[in-house]
Amino acid sequence: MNQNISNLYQIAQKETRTIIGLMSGTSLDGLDIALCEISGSGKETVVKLREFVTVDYTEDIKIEIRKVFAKKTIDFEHLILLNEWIGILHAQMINDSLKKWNIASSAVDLIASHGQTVLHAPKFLHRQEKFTNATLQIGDGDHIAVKTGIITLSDFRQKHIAAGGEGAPLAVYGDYFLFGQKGENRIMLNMGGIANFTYLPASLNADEAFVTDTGTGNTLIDLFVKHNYPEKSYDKDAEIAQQGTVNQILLDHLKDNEFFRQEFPKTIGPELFGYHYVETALSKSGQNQITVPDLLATLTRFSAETIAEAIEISVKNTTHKIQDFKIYISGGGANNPLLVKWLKELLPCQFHKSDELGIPSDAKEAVLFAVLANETVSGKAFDFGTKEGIPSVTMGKISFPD
Ligand SMILES: Nc1ncnc2c1ncn2[C@@H]1O[C@H](COP(=O)(O)OP(=O)(O)OP(=O)(O)O)[C@@H](O)[C@H]1O
Ligand SMILES: CC(=O)N[C@H]1[C@@H]2OC[C@@H](O2)[C@@H](O)[C@@H]1O[C@H](C)C(=O)O
Repeated sequence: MNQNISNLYQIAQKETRTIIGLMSGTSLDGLDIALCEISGSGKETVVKLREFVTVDYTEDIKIEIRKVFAKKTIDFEHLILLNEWIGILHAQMINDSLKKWNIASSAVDLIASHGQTVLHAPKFLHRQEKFTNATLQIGDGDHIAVKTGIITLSDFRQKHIAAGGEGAPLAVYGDYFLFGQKGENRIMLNMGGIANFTYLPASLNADEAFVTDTGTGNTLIDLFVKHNYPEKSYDKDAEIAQQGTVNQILLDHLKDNEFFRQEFPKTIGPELFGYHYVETALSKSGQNQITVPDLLATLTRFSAETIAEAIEISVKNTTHKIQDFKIYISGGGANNPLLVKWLKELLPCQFHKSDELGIPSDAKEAVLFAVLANETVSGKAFDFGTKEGIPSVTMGKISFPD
């Protein structure tokens, strides 16, 4: 038997596996690295987060990714160069982090790499009948396996699409296993570049669990902060937006998009919620002369209202009242005081940070990929029922170091 297969077989049988989960999201801020000890699988999964770090992307990395990020027309050669380069960079970031933590690569069983999403094209966006949902994450797993010497699972989203999904959100697979709690209706709301939430029913009935993107989280806020203040990358603590007033006319135009009228579940990315989206709303509403603080206040309100409305609509489809739900927030947007204040005003639920459930909010998505790899190696395709958007599959392609 090939030694790699034998190693994998042994890893699958271990009581506890050491798995590094990696996530680099739509905000392009850096690579999240979560070193996890994982035992069990499915609902019996137990995760202990041993180490976590976000390795910031340098300006050079951000510039290179932005050349292809969420763009329909790109330099094709640049894309394939980046596919290899990001894999090599991520491997270096893992090796450096392991060194800092004083952990040998031989002590790590698996790496679970999300890669860098460069384009997300659900059918709703590309609208080409003969083509299916599509998404692309780059940073090839073979490079990570060879450069770290650790078996690597990567490219998780393709199986989801192959089995009928849109390739996202995958959060439900981790949220249900780790945070489902009998007797408590939970909403796990992640506000990254794009916002999404998982509904975890108090019954723990997997058939009722649900996940969807809601629209923009921070992506438009970040974009217009960078555009107006080149030295800043985001509106820290909503300092600028808090000086502004929401422009209701512009807000109405921002909310008037087919995406918000589509049925749930749905997924989206910065391909829709980009510069052009806001420019169009500004010109259609005749509000081009808006001040920067008013624009940022309006974009923050846009995120808050679309998140709240998506949650309200989804809750109406359950047998529960919104007051019966606890919302656990995570992602960078959970640190935006204005966004959180407005959400609290719009949704009469109890709000908590997902940190209270034992996983730091910043680490949650990287941990999710470690859990997905654990399931692929040691669990099974978990059955979430027949509803759309959560196919019963295990995910990730396996790369051996040699
Ligand atoms: N103190 C803060 N005040 C306001 N906004 C903040 C603060 N801290 C973080 N953010 C926002 O959070 C963003 C980063 O969020 P996060 O790292 O969760 O996104 P991501 O994982 O890249 O996105 P996604 O989950 O969509 O892939 C920043 O770009 C910024 O907009
Ligand atoms: C295609 C893609 O990378 N989507 C991300 C993005 O960031 C947030 C939201 O849009 C979510 O759908 C997804 O990531 C999380 C980890 C998910 O799949 O659950």
